[in-house]
Amino acid sequence: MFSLIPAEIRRQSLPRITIAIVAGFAGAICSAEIARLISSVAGGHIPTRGLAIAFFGVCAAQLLFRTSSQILIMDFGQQVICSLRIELCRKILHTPYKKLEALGKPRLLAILTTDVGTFAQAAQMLPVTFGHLVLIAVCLGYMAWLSWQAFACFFLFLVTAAVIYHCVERWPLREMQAVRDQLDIIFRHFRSLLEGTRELQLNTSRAAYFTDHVVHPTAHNFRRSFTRAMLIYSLVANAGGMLFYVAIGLILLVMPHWFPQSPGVLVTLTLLLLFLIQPVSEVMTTLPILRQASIALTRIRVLDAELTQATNDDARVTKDDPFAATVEGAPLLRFAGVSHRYPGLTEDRPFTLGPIDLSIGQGEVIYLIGGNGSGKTTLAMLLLGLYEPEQGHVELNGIKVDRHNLTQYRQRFSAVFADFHLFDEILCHDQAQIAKQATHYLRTLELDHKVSIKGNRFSTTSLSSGQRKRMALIASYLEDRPIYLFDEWAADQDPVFRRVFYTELIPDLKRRGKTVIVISHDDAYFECADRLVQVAQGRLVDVSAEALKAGLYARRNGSTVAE
Ligand SMILES: Nc1ncnc2c1ncn2[C@@H]1O[C@H](COP(=O)(O)OP(=O)(O)OP(=O)(O)O)[C@@H](O)[C@H]1O
Repeated sequence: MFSLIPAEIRRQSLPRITIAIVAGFAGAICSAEIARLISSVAGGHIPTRGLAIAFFGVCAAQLLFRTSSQILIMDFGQQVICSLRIELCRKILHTPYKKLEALGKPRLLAILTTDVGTFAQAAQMLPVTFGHLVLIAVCLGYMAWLSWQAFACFFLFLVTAAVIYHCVERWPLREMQAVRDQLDIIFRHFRSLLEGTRELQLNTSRAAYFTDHVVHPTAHNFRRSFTRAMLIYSLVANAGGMLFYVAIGLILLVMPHWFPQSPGVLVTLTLLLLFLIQPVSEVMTTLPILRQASIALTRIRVLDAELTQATNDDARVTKDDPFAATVEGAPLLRFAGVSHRYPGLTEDRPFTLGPIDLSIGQGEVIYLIGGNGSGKTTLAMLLLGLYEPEQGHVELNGIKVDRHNLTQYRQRFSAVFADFHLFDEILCHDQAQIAKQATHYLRTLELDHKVSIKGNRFSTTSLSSGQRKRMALIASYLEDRPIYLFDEWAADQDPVFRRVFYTELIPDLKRRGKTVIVISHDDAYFECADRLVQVAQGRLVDVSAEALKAGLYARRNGSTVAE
């Protein structure tokens, strides 16, 4: 667990943790003192005024020490969880997109929500459990001081119980692991459920099949594993409680036959043992939760290690722009023998893009065209630096893109993906200035009657799909990057806006010196491109001849496609 806590937090928290531990022990000593005072009165000591004052004073001190210890530990636990959440968020953002795709959204979501949540739940119990453990330790110390024989007897009992517990726990632990595995599957199903609600509501027999044959078996397996695991844990907890009485019986009824104790010691021992029942049984009931937390923690650690391994630390943004010095005569972007392969182990013929040689000049408007599944989006991902080439390399301003400058390379681009995500917040610091520009773009894209800017948020993102795409375009405009990429942006726009997009918005970007790459199936507007680049089965083909044949290039004789 400690490897997940940043060194700075560990350093900062050390004094607080030390105080919490000391306060915890002080509170437990107060508890033991309360037991001692009660037993002294029960053992025949005359209750004096001084004794009463001491008793209530110790009660108040116990309250103070225990509460401060619990609050400090609770705060430490929450700080760890807070930093864990932020660190995971950061690491995900620094992990190559390809790796995230391989990890899969359901798995990532299950870890970010359930595992971190389980860990947080255990962290909430940490202060009370810690208090109990300290109390048990102090009471055992007091017991050893009162009678080493009683302590030895009790200690032997505790060790035996711990060994038995360790052996018995193997079985529920296996079930707990199974429970957690089922959770990943449940998350996958629920994702399908939420994204496919409309399809399922339209067809009751498909919906019934989904519920009965997809969700039900997983939910049922989850329930079975969970119940089995909890059965053992509750058996262990109750048997532990019962055995505790056996231990009391041994110490009070059997042990004195061999090691006689004074009546005063016996009374105090009785009180101590009765006093221990509650903390011991509460610690026992937290065991399954702590177990779940440890399984969750293992998952978080595995993910953390995978992300750390994949993270390209060298690629963090530095102040110096490595692409500032342009190599004389170099195009803005150049692909040299770039290829990319999807690991399609389950496919008969895994898709391979490339090798691709392509140059794009500053201020050019390029249309990427081609059939479904030909590789346009894959090429776009390589252009954006979200996929790294397996072979060949990419150059920006004549400078080779590598792991050290990849992040700065990506900062040149703004994209609206076909499956874009619309943030409802303006994600930048200079919000006043950006809000002014956003209001202007809302008017330009005829969304001002629907959406306004409220603080740093768009008033709504509940819009039609075409309107949401326009909002995504505004978010992209606001980034004001030198290179724009639009993946089938116009696909769900009405004819009027489709025309506005191809004949006004893109030329306007070009006029502003931007380079624009458009993935498009709108052959009616192919003539608006400076250049057409066709992708077919992962390769660039000489489109000029093809397009000329189709009559699309009639007015653009002699245009080149790709190098
Ligand atoms: N994550 C992935 N894993 C494995 N194969 C993939 C993945 N994404 C795409 N592919 C494969 O790569 C090929 C090219 O996909 P890509 O999305 O680049 O096509 P596209 O030209 O953009 O298609 P469309 O016009 O339908 O959007 C497809 O045949 C698909 O099977």
